[in-house]
Amino acid sequence: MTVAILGVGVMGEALLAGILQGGRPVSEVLAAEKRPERAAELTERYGIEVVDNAEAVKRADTVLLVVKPYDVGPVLDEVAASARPGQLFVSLAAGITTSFVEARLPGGVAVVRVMPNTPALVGEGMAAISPGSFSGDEHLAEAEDLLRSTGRSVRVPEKQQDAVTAVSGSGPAYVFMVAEAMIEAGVHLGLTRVTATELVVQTLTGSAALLRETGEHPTVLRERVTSPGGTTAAALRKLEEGGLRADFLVALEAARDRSRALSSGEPV
Ligand SMILES: NC(=O)C1=CN([C@@H]2O[C@H](COP(=O)(O)OP(=O)(O)OC[C@H]3O[C@@H](n4cnc5c(N)ncnc54)[C@H](O)[C@@H]3O)[C@@H](O)[C@H]2O)C=CC1
Ligand SMILES: O=C(O)[C@@H]1CCC=N1
Repeated sequence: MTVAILGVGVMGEALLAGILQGGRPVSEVLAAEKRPERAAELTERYGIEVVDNAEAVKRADTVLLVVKPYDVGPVLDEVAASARPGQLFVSLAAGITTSFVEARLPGGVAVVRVMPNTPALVGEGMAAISPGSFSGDEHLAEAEDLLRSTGRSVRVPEKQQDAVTAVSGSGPAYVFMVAEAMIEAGVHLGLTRVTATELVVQTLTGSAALLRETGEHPTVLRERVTSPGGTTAAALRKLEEGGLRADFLVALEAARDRSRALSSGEPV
């Protein structure tokens, strides 16, 4: 069973690393990558064979589409003649619908849509997967199998993928922005940048572990930190006054809307 990854940038590499870590031999994985220097880097790092898009599709049973959303149409046009019924195409491009992909491929090609996120690089990814019109349980299972060593996955109806993109696809960026802001605030309070970074990174990591391991609702965990009349209450009051919760609502609606716009081919 050969898997081809078309477009091996940030997300493509996370998948490639995960697939290899999951035990699939490198001889069963092909890459197609437009930038020659990137292709050379991938071969050096993973020993992977890099071929052109059409050859990758010709030789693969399963094809992962990991180019930017606006490159998906041109790449599909380039490979359509090499695709055949029985193949599975898994698209990871934000906003691109399964019907967009299906319309550009021969009938009988199964399409599955996935929204991953970058913690996949360290095996802590969150992916949501949806079937297209011609894909069944075996295709979803195949996609789940490929994603297994990159983290967790859930199945969602495709109409929820724009919301998923706003929550978990883009989500790591919100967390990293919080990390940046807390580090800078620590520096303002007189901590060295090194100390502030250590404090913030471990606080975020520890808080995430606490959420996961206790299974407690975040409200309960937040209340446990917030002593009556104490320091946390003083800080949270400022965040509430700044409109943090409303900001998240507005921000995630903007991400959801941008995902919808990408699906109608709106340019960058
Ligand atoms: N980076 C992220 O956090 C996430 C990205 N995605 C999706 O993953 C896809 C890829 O995103 P990134 O990896 O961040 O972008 P990227 O720009 O790092 O990677 C895209 C790769 O595709 C290559 N490429 C471009 N045109 C090509 C062509 N015609 N043939 C072969 N290779 C080609 C580029 O050289 C590049 O290496 C996007 O559709 C994005 O929506 C989804 C969820 C999260
Ligand atoms: O920003 C983007 O469009 C992609 C999709 C989700 C995360 N990164």
